[in-house]
Amino acid sequence: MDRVSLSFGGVKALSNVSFSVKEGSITSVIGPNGAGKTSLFNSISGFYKPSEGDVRFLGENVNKITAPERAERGMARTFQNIALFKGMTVLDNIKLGRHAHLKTNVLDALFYFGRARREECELRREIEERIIDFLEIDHIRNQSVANLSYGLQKRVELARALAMQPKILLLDEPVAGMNREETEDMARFILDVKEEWGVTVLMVEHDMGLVMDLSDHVVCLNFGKVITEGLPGDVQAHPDVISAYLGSGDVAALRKKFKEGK
Ligand SMILES: Nc1ncnc2c1ncn2[C@@H]1O[C@H](COP(=O)(O)OP(=O)(O)OP(=O)(O)O)[C@@H](O)[C@H]1O
Repeated sequence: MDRVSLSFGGVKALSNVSFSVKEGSITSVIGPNGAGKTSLFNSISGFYKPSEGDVRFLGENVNKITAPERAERGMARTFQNIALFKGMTVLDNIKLGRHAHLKTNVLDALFYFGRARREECELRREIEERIIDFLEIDHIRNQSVANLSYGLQKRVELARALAMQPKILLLDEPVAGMNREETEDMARFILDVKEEWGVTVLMVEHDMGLVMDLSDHVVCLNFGKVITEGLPGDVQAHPDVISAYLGSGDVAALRKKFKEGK
């Protein structure tokens, strides 16, 4: 993100936002409600078009590239509110993930047959199986998504995003609404996505425990601006971050309160 700004009428949702996500890292974006996190995600994935600044992906300026084309280039995302096809099975939802890579051009389709096509189908099947195995959802593969618990639905959403074989995975509040056990499972999967699958992760998350445990780098937004970024511990202890969250400039008093457990 290079000096990105985005406005809705008079509201400046993002104001001169710049930061980078290092390849192979987990980077988290934090900030109080209304700070601009969703606007930022939508600007990165191409749902919103910033009024100023550049979004670059793998060295390429993607400002003029549509959301589906960005997905094709390797950006996958999950949503704050689960966006699955509830009437379909787990497996069918995962299969939809590969849609980003299907050949849609008529000429491509005409010449795309025989051995090459069979080989790709086989490869796709292997990837789907690997994802199902990795996310431990084999037992529910033929179940309708609507019948699953919230935690499992979030896992299926992650599976579908992985089926796109992304280079970067954008996770919008991956553990919102989850119980402790579901959160711990998801934390393990996110870490493995980075370590075993080599996928770069950018997430927006309110659960500070998760952010602190998983992130290599944290960016804090408030009122559409980056107020600080850096290592998780440093960002968490930053006075501007504490006051942004608690709406008070009296950091010494707040620290005392935390210590006393009030
Ligand atoms: N579609 C929209 N139309 C008008 N204003 C919007 C729109 N989307 C966001 N905003 C405004 O832009 C600002 C940033 O909102 P945004 O949803 O990006 O924040 P957020 O950090 O994701 O908040 P939350 O944590 O509550 O999801 C807010 O003032 C919000 O009211």
